[in-house]
Amino acid sequence: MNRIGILGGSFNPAHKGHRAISLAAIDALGLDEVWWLVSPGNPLKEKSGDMAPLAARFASARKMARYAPIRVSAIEVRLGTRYTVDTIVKLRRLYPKNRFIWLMGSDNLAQFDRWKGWRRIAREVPIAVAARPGYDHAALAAPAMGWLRRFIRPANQAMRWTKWRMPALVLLRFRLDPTSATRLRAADPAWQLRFVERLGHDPEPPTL
Ligand SMILES: Nc1ncnc2c1ncn2[C@@H]1O[C@H](COP(=O)(O)OP(=O)(O)OP(=O)(O)O)[C@@H](O)[C@H]1O
Ligand SMILES: O=C(O)c1ccc[n+]([C@@H]2O[C@H](COP(=O)([O-])O)[C@@H](O)[C@H]2O)c1
Repeated sequence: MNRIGILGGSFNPAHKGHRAISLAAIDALGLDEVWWLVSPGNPLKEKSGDMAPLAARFASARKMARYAPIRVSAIEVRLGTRYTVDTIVKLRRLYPKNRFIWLMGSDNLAQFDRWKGWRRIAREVPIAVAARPGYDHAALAAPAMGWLRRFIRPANQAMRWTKWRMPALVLLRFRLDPTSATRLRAADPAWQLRFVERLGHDPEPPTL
């Protein structure tokens, strides 16, 4: 049985915050690997005008994940899924011997109630939320917490997550990392050009 954390994201671009929470989650949850699922398109960011092409976001994720037990994948392209609930159902079917836990930052918990089938997601896999600077209050006051709160597990039992009955939610507080892709894009709007060269040599995302 492999214990896998899944961090879905736009990775527009990937940054050290993604790497930091993934490595910390590996320790706190006793994971064998974290899979970064580079999203073909976050359903809630469809109208955002500054989403780089998947290939550039994927290449940035590969670079940021280097030499760590982090597997970068664009499997949602192959699965034909955009919504996390559909991805998770398919991944569980495809990999019945793996145990999955969904990872996200506390900014995403704040808007989790807007995700398609979010209660179903919580019934399919445990959820681990990493604190993010500035989102403590929003996360605790999140509309989804009205329902999820009763399923919170103590962080000091996080290693036992494969034994938990679902729904199960654990709030993890790693060393806070203020990095955000929004800020990186503002500082370097042409970031994706740095990955064009690399893409020429490395065009096809490996599938899981
Ligand atoms: N610094 C961070 N600390 C904790 N979680 C983070 C951090 N950065 C990103 N995450 C989490 O990683 C996942 C993927 O994040 P994403 O690719 O959207 O990066 P982002 O920095 O939040 O991007 P953007 O600023 O464009 O919204 C999300 O669940 C997000 O909450
Ligand atoms: O399924 C949904 O309705 C849904 C709505 C918003 C975000 N998500 C997923 O949440 C993950 C984080 O997205 P992002 O853009 O905040 O990095 C990514 O895997 C998205 O596909 C999923």
